[in-house]
Amino acid sequence: MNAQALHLPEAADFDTASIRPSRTFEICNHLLDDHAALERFYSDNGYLFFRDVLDPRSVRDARQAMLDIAADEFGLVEKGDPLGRWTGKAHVAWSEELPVFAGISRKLVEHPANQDLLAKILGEKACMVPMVQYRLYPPNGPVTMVHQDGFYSPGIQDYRPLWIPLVSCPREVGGLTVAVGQHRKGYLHNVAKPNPFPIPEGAIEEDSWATIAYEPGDLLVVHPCSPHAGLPNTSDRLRISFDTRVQSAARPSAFAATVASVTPSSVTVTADDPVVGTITLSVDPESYLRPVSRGRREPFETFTEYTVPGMHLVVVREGTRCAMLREGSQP
Ligand SMILES: O=C(O)CCC(=O)C(=O)O
Ligand SMILES: [Fe+2]
Repeated sequence: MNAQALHLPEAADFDTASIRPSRTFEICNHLLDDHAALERFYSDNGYLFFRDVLDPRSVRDARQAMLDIAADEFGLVEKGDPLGRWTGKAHVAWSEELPVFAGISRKLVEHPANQDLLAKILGEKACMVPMVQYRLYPPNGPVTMVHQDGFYSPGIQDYRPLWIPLVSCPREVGGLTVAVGQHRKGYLHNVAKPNPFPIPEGAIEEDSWATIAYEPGDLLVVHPCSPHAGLPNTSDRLRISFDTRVQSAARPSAFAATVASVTPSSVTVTADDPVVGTITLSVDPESYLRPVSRGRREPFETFTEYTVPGMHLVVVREGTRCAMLREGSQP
């Protein structure tokens, strides 16, 4: 996994429910036209928060698509209820990447006005990392445990994780909380514990947690090393959001691809993007192999048994090396 992570076999796990955000995000809209200042804020604080910056129609369309799925697929809301009030029906675990969501995030991220915004944030033209989690979180459901995105996604270069609320999220609806400034501590996941390698108690300063009352149109950019977590939803409505990442469009290191062939130490894939084309990458014991299920790392030794031609995966390359193979997502 990651060499810089913690190794504390005796430590107690961090309790996400103990987080009490005491800080509010600073609004960074004024930094959009000063890239150096924006980068400085991001590297000092480990987040960027922008108020009401996404194209309103693109946000409305994404919200409507997710509300329709919440009603039609999961029965979580009544069809047509614009407030997204919860019906009381339990949600299906591991639904965040189901094919029914495909296209919703791509449409928003690739909207021309949003592309202009993301280019300002990244400092160059942005493209999607094809990994998205679509969240329809009913009241009192489990919250996302505290984690650092970069720990689980080795090899992706210079990407920006994006968290996008599609409904109003005042504090009672929950939303994301970020431990400000704590990204400078490196990876805090405890590799002495089994997957998902929970961050230990005491690793994050208690008074570093920040959040805000989110509104649709807002955009939160998280640093890949920033600890963050979901806050509990104690309202009567769904918390509807999705999270994805953007990277350099000129040098994408993460892309969707179909497996063409495998050997015990290499994989040949054909990327969806013709610019990347068909390439062969070396696979080694450090490659983060989770092609079957995104939640499970597979052993290197049996690579050719579970990696099957025809699989549609997310591939992360580091030069000619495969840094990660991951179960396909639904951008
Ligand atoms: O929405 C959540 O609860 C978690 C989101 C998250 O982990 C992320 O955006 O990276
Ligand atoms: Fe995350």
